[in-house]
Amino acid sequence: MEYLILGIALFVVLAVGGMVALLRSRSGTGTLEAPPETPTITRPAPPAEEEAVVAPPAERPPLAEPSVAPEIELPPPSAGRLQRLRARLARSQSTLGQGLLNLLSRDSLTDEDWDEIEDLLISADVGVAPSRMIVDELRTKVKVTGQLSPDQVRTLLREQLVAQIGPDLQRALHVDPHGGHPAVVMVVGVNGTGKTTTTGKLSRVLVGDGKQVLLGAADTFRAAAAEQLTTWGERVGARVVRGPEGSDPASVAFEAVKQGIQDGVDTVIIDTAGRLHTKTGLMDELGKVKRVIEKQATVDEVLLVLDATTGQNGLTQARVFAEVVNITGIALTKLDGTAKGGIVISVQRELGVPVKLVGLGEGPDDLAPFDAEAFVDAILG
Ligand SMILES: Nc1nc2c(ncn2[C@@H]2O[C@H](COP(=O)(O)OP(=O)(O)OP(=O)(O)O)[C@@H](O)[C@H]2O)c(=O)[nH]1
Repeated sequence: MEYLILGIALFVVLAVGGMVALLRSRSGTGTLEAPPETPTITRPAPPAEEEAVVAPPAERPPLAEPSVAPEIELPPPSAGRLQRLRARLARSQSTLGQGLLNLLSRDSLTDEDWDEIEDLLISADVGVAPSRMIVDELRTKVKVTGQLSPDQVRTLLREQLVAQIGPDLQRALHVDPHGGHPAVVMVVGVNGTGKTTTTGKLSRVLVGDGKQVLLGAADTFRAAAAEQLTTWGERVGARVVRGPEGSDPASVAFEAVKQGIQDGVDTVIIDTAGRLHTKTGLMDELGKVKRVIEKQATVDEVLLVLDATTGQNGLTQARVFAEVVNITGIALTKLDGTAKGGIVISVQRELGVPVKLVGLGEGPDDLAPFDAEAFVDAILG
C-alpha cells in the first residue's frame, strides 16, 4: 500500500512538472529573441532607361539634330535687276512720273502750270536748283515745238530727267582684284540707313556675278550687326571676319583684309559703324580703319549708304561723311518706300559722287546696280 501511494505521488509530481515546463515554453516568458521581422517587399525603382521607355514621347529628351551644313545659295547675276525691280518704284512713279506727265500734257501751259511742275519736282526731292533747271529747259523746248503730243511729252521729260541724273557718270563698282590683292570696299553711313543689309546684299550681287567675297564685320558697336553679317555670309558661302563686341573696328578690318589676301578672294567688303556723335569721332574712327587697311591693300571703293526716305536729313549726313572720307559711290536704300525718287539727282549734285546702287526692298536680292535710263523709265512707267 505504501508503495502504491508513493508511486502515485511520484507520478503526480512528474506530471505537474511536465505541464509547467510545457506552459512556460508556450507563454514566451524569458529572453526570447524577437521574431525576425517580415521583410518589406518594395518594387525596385525602375532604372532611368526604363523610365525613358515608359515616359510619353513628349517627355523624352530631344534627340540631337545631326549637324547639316547650311545650303549655299547662288544669287542671280546683277544685270537687269533694276528693270526687274521697276515695280518697286511704284510710289515715285505715280507721284513724280505720272504727276509730271499729266501736268505737261495740259493744252496750253500757263505760268501757274510751270510753277506746279517745279513744286512737284521739289517735293520729290529733286532739289531746288535742278528743278528750276529742268523747268527752264522744258519751257524752252515747248515754246519752240508748240503743242506736244503725249509721246513727245514723255520723250522730252525722259531726256531732261536722264540728263539731270547723268547718263555718263562712272557707276561701275571697283570690285576686281588687282596687283595680287583683293579689291577692298568700305561701307559707311549712319546706323539704321541699311548699311549691314546693303553689305550683305552686295556680297550676293558679287557672288551672283561670279566673285569670291569675304566680309569684315567692323561694326563692332552692335553685336547684332556681326551676327546679321555672318548670316548673310553663310548663305552665299562668304567667309566673315568678326571681333568681339566693342573691339577695335580697325583691327577687325585689318584681319579681314589679311584673311582676304590669304584666301585669294576677289573682294573684301568692310561694314563699319556709323553710331558716332561727333564729326571728330567719326573722322578718327573711319580714318583709322582706312589707314589700317592701307597697310596691306588699297581701299578701292568707299560706299556711302543713304536712306532715301530721310530727305534733307540724309543730305546733311551725306555732307558730314563726305568731309570725313573720300566717298566714291552712293548706295541709296529704301527707294521702294518713297515717292521721292528725285533724291538721286540732289544727292549726286550735293556730293559730286554717283549713285551706284539702289535698295528696292528688304529681300536678299533687292539691291540693284543703278542705271539712269532704266530708273527714269521705271519712274515714268
Ligand atoms: N524697304 C527697304 N528696307 C530696307 C532696305 N535696305 C535696308 N532696309 C531695312 O532697313 C533696316 C535697317 O537696316 P540695317 O542694315 O540693320 O541698318 P544699319 O545701317 O546697318 O544699322 P546699324 O547696324 O544699326 O548701324 C532693316 O530692317 C532693313 O531690312 C531697302 O532697300 N528697302
